[in-house]
Amino acid sequence: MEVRDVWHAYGHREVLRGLDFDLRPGVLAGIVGENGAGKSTLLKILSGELRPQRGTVCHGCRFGYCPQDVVLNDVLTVGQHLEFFRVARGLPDLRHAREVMEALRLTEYADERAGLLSGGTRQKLNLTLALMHDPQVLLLDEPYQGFDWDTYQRFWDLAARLRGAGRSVLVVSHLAYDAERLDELWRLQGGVLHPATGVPA
Ligand SMILES: Nc1ncnc2c1ncn2[C@@H]1O[C@H](COP(=O)(O)OP(=O)(O)OP(=O)(O)O)[C@@H](O)[C@H]1O
Repeated sequence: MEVRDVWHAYGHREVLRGLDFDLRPGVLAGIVGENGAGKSTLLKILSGELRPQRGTVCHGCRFGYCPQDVVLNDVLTVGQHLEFFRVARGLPDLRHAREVMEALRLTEYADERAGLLSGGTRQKLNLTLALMHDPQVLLLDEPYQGFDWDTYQRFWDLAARLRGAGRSVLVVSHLAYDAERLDELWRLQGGVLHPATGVPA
């Protein structure tokens, strides 16, 4: 993924100011920044949900986007969500989704309605839906919000496994306690990215 000279403003509020970024295959990268720094705006632009006012984003491959806000239908079960997205994505089966569910310990909730799940379990489903088509580039906005410690560790194990399989993983968060797990860490500040170290934003 190649991001060049991306600018974006909401009215007079300039959020991104000529941002450049490369995400190479097999790299686990993190972007941190204070609340309101523009992290979600950047991910929306990278995923194509938002068009930048200037600049380009090139990714000639399949990507998965896990947005910060969980978008689920409360009356559908976990299994029904998977089937809905399987058909929408034209996947022959749920093989990869099952691997992700197993890794995150979501399998036992297959028959639960999304509206009855805890916040962390809803986030596991959100993440599974973003990863179920085995994307080459993963764009994850605060992917571990609501996770307990064990699930948090499992998330990082999964991210490392995907990186090992040659996937590019971008994790965006206001926390960067786990810098040692990342190949690259960037801080979004003043609308551009700066190399960062593992301290809280
Ligand atoms: N749709 C919008 N209309 C107007 N302003 C917006 C909109 N979306 C975001 N903003 C503003 O743009 C700035 C960046 O927001 P963004 O959500 O990208 O930041 P963030 O780094 O993801 O924050 P957080 O860590 O709180 O999620 C903030 O000042 C926010 O209020």
